Amino acid sequence: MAELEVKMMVGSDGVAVITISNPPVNAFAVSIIAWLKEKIEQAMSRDDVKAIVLTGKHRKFSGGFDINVFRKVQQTGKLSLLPDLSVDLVVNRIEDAKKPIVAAIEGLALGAGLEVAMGCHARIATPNAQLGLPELSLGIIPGAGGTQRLPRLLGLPKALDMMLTSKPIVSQEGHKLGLIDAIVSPQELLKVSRQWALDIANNHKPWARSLHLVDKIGSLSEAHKILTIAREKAKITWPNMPQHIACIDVIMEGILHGGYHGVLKEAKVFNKLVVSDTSKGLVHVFFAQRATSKVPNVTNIGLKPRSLKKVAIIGGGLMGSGIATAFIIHNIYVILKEVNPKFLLKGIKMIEANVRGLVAKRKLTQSKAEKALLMIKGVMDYSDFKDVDMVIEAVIENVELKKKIFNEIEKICPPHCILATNTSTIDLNLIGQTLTCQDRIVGTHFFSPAHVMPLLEIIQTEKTSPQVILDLMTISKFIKKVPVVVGNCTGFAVNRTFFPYKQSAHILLLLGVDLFRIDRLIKNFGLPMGPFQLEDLTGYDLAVAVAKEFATAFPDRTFISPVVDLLIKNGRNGKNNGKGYYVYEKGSKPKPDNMVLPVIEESRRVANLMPQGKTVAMTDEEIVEMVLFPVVNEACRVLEEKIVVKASDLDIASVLGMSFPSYRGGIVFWADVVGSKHIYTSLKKWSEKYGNFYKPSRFLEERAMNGVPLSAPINTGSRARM
Ligand SMILES: C[C@H](O)CC(=O)SCCNC(=O)CCNC(=O)[C@H](O)C(C)(C)COP(=O)(O)OP(=O)(O)OC[C@H]1O[C@@H](n2cnc3c(N)ncnc32)[C@H](O)[C@@H]1OP(=O)(O)O
Repeated sequence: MAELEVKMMVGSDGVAVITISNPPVNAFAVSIIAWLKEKIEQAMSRDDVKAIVLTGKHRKFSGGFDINVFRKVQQTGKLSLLPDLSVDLVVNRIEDAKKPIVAAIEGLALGAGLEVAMGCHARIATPNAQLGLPELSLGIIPGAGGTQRLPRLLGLPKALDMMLTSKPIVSQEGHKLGLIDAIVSPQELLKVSRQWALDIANNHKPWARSLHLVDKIGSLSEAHKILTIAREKAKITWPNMPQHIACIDVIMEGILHGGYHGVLKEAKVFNKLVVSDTSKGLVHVFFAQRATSKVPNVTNIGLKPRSLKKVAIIGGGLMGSGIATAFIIHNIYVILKEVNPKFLLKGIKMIEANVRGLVAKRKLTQSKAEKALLMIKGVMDYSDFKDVDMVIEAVIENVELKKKIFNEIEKICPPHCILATNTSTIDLNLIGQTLTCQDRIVGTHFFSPAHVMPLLEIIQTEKTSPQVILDLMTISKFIKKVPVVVGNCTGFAVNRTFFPYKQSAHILLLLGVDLFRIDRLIKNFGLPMGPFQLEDLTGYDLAVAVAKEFATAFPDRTFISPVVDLLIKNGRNGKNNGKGYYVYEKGSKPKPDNMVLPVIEESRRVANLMPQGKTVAMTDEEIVEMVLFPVVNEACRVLEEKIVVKASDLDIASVLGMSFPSYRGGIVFWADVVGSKHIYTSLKKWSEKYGNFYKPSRFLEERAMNGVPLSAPINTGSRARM
């Protein structure tokens, strides 16, 4: 069978099996939809066809509508590129067909995949097939009647939950809930589906048209109540996104006026949302995340990843124990080395607590947790390092100590072993200077807590071998991290890009802007918390240490604020001692602490930034821009220096490492939406008023002047191998 094809085979039993093929996930590309319509038409007109089975090749039903088409619609604004799935395909040709159609589902049916299947007259699935409507995660609502048929098949509460959270269920649950008619083995899937289709044709099984079902919807007042609660919750949980409320409204339309009206309204709302900024951002993030797997001269040179079965971690502190947890919960054997029994016990206890925490949050089953804890061995010397495939050193940020450790492990570990250092700032070349195995040295920057945060920065030097990078990318996907390969510089991609974030907030504070207002505005923008609350959370010691690193690396543009030193002098250590910008009491949310205001006043006097000692008046918009444009400015330098392979890598890194709102597409994507010219002129204006910290970078200036998007690739030369 060709790669992109819809094929029909009519058996002697009178069943036409229509198979779609569009690897890897059988997405409904425009041509697939056209051919599918054609095959259904042929099956309807052939006298020898009594019934139809619709299925997918490559052991998958379908991963949904082709998301590439959304990207084209968003780039061109041409809604006409979207084929009519809702009425023409799913209602007219499938649900209202004169011959029964059964969906034979293996592997997955997501988005339009499940929507087409719900239009069929029955659904047979293999065990553990993923069934879901994840469209809201793309900034749209389910199309092709999904918003109408899912509630009719499952009832409102479960259907709402699946749509609003974009989380799939497996076929066994679908069977219990009435979405799936039977579960069978992959070997039996077609046989059972054919017979089922014939049974419907012969009136031995019900000919169900799900758009017409009403029994699971309940009374109007019940539905109204459920949808009102869902609407209130959606406003709080997804405040900046339009698709959640839109989805609820469209469901309501169908309940009030019938499923078919719901389908028509759904199509209208869908077309409006698909060209919204939210959808543009989320579709960009979808592709950007997948594009991190493509690293020039690593993933395109025919290398095969080696399997890494045993990993040693040096240092059982917060990072080391988090990293160890990330490996053992995915069945990778870990040797944890510490310097004495006390530290080792502390590390092991932290790992146990991490694992228990995952069980409590239902992210891990009890039996998997027990298995995971058998995958760790604590040691105090290197004797178990002789057959490890990778070492990750995760001791404190001290170059001399790291150098000493690397000299030791180079001698003891096997010649294929990857030697990684987990650092957030230190130059890898310093660590590997005296070693002979520089091609095996690599940086891993896990984000804390390492067993939870999804990003892993993989830092390559000019000497790191492509095989080592490929192996690390592969194992990080195995432990469910998104690897972003970056170049070597202070702070690497994420911390480097975001180092001006808190500094700019401090400048605003010292210009007289209320700190809680700054935090509130940044939270409204979509970050989980503002810069001051973040500082409270990460700890002031870290803030001081990191500020020093950046002041040394980028003295021309580092702002040293007096605030943190004064807070520490006044007995405030942030969340650590329950008192920072906020007060922290057990069991309650952080509360703004007005007692901090005298310290802020003193800081303002020391810094003396306010013109004539007067507070600078600013709009909300200006405040957000003054915090975030310096970040964009640094992102431009990161792009120019080719610290990342491509701009979209920085978008993903900002979303997964800094929780930059995904619906804004990441830092560079957002900057392009705002426009480089506006960012440049604002920074220029501020640099004239408030100094070098805001001075626009050369890259930003050039792009703004020439009207070139910041995300456009750089054509000249290459850094390292990227
Ligand atoms: C009208 C309808 O209501 C609208 C819709 O149907 S919108 C689409 C709804 N469907 C989705 O959102 C599902 C999106 N896909 C996924 O979640 C995951 O890809 C998956 C669970 C299907 C498979 O995951 P996994 O095996 O890890 O593979 P993954 O790396 O994500 O994808 C493999 C490739 O398929 C592509 N792909 C996956 N789903 C796709 C889709 N729906 N359209 C186009 N390409 C798709 C990916 O971009 C990737 O391409 P690449 O190899 O060139 O980078």
